[in-house]
Parts: sequence; C-alpha cells; structure tokens
Amino acid sequence: MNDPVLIVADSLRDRARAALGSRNLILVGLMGAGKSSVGRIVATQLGIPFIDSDAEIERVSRMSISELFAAYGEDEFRALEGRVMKRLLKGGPRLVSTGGGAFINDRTRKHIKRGGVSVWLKADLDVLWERVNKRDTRPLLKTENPRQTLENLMNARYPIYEQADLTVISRDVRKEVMAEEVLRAVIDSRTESAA
Ligand SMILES: Nc1ncnc2c1ncn2[C@@H]1O[C@H](COP(=O)(O)OP(=O)(O)OP(=O)(O)O)[C@@H](O)[C@H]1O
Ligand SMILES: O=C(O)C1=C[C@@H](O)[C@@H](O)[C@H](O)C1
Ligand SMILES: [Mg+2]
Repeated sequence: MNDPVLIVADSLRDRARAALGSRNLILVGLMGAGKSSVGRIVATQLGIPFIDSDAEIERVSRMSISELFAAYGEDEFRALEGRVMKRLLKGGPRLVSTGGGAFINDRTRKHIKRGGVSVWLKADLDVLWERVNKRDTRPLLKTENPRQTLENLMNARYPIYEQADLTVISRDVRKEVMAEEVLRAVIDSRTESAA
C-alpha cells in the first residue's frame, strides 16, 4: 500500500485517464511491435475496455486472419478491417490495438485519426524479427525471405505510421515498462496541447 512505486503508478494512471477523457486510444505499428500485448496492459491500467481489431475481425467472420487472406485476398480483408475499425471507434473511451496494416489503408487511417488518439509503437528490425519469427500466423510474412519482407514493410510503412499523433519507441524492456511509456506519452501530449 505504502510502496512509493505503486503510488507513482497510481498517479500516472489517473493522470493518463484524465488526459484521455472520452477519447479512444489506438495503437498502431508493424507486426510484433507489441500493440496487442502492451495494449492489453494499458487498457487494464486505464480501466477501459480493450479490443484487438484482428481478434474482432476473426470473431465476426468466424475465420482466422490467415483463412481470410487465403479465401478473399488482402483487398477484401482491408475492406472488412476498415468497417470493423469504424464500428469499434464509435463511442469510447476504448483501447483499440490495430492490425499492422490498418493505419496504412487510407480509409481506415481516417477512421483512426477521427476516432481518438493514435500511438505508433515504433521498433527496429531486430526487435520485430526476434518477436515475429517464432510464429507463422502472419500471412504477409509467408515469403521466401520473411526478414527481408519485414524490412521492406518497414521502409514502405514507417513514413505513414509517422502520421500517428504520438510515437513511443518499442524495445526490449518489460511490457509493463512499455505500457507506462504509453501512459506518459498520453499525459505529455495533453500538457503540451494545453500549454
Ligand atoms: N516489450 C516486450 N518484450 C518482450 N516481448 C514482447 C514485448 N512486446 C511484445 N512482445 C512479444 O512479441 C510478440 C508480438 O507482440 P504482439 O502480438 O503484442 O505484437 P503486435 O504489434 O500486436 O503484432 P501484430 O500486428 O502481428 O498483431 C508476442 O509474443 C509478445 O509477447
Ligand atoms: O501488417 C499487416 O498488414 C498485418 C498485420 C496483422 O496484424 C494482421 O492484421 C494481418 O496479418 C496483416
Ligand atoms: Mg496484434
């Protein structure tokens, strides 16, 4: 109870929650950046609902992301992703962790920009590769040289992720530390815009 670390964490949470108000908090970034795992922690800390857009797409379609890509192709997947995102961002506050390509699609990006505060979890190639190479659930990385594909995606997408409202560097520290940095970024953005 009297642990100073916990007292600081409480005040951080309260300040971030106040700074967010009724807006949604939306995490964007490449596969493996930590949107889903860090997002879940941030939502718990803020006491707001957590939604992962990939999981929501799988729930409504009753298909896995890989199955959707295989059956309908990427364009149809993006159209569905856009519709799901629009619906998720009506009302708030919610923490929405997006799929890696959501913010890249013009229409979906508009929904996100209108729908709340966007945070780019920015990671370097080694960090991302270390995390994504353990599972083969990501259809875009089913190529001959997935590490190169990931690098190509970084080059193409980083200028677009840059349009997010806030950027937090995702690196090899505990997920709780990353979550704390997201909270601090939300607080700082409010302080800056009020100044
Ligand atoms: N800070 C961290 N330290 C260690 N491992 C992490 C960290 N953040 C995420 N991970 C791990 O990296 C993997 C990918 O993380 P996560 O699924 O959260 O990424 P994502 O951004 O949601 O990716 P996608 O776009 O594919 O959904 C998971 O196994 C997760 O446990
Ligand atoms: O980066 C991407 O384009 C993707 C990332 C995943 O979250 C899924 O949304 C899907 O595999 C596409
Ligand atoms: Mg995810």
